[in-house]
Amino acid sequence: MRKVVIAGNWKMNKTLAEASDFMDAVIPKAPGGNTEAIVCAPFVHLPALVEKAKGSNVKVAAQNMHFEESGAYTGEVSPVMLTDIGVTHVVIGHSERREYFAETDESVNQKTKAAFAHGLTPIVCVGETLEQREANETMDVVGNQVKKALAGLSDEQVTQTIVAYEPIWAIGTGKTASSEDANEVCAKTRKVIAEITSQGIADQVVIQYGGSVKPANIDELLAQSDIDGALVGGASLEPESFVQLVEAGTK
Ligand SMILES: O=C(CO)COP(=O)(O)O
Repeated sequence: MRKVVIAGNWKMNKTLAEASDFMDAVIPKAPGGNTEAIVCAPFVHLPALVEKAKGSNVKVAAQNMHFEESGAYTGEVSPVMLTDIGVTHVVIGHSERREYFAETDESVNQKTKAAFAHGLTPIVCVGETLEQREANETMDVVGNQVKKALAGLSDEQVTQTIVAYEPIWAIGTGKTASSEDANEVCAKTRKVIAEITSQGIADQVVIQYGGSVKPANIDELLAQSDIDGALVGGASLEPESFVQLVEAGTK
């Protein structure tokens, strides 16, 4: 059975009490097996959530980090700090960070390398704008982002990278790419990874789709040949909905 990774990206939501309640509700129901459940939480909640998740089937991720280990970077959090408290995954290059916080393909690559240097698994986000899609530039944009993000990684590191394809026009809009369209980009993304490594390596990479994923469309998305999971925003905020998404991975 293939590995499925369902990650809930809470973005800038939830108080500590709400985050704790969520974990209390989800942990007993997280199925494990072939499906990995990851909660991507705001920095301030990470220590408490890691503590709660110990011994469970839920992993805890940061939504960003700096690539340096330490230094004069006011307001930033380093990979050393994340591993020190037991965080295992980190989201890198989310389109909201690229758009509002000046993340570039270069910083995404630096952060991806830094994640591996510190034993963190990166969830690297890529995706095109509506304008780019309408201009038929989707694969140029996504292929380029993937190549730049993975530049300089060993084959072993590439196999461990989780790539999240999130078309920007489908994020938080209720517009999901059709499963076939999403799969087409994910399949082509895998081809790009095969070109820079090998087919054998590319076949092992977990490629997620993200953008208005919800319990009502997860089955269809996961039934596609090249979609190995989902990175979910809005529908990951409620325990019931998140558990349904994770359970879909086990079907
Ligand atoms: O950006 C996303 C996850 O990282 C997708 O968000 P939505 O699921 O709310 O569209």
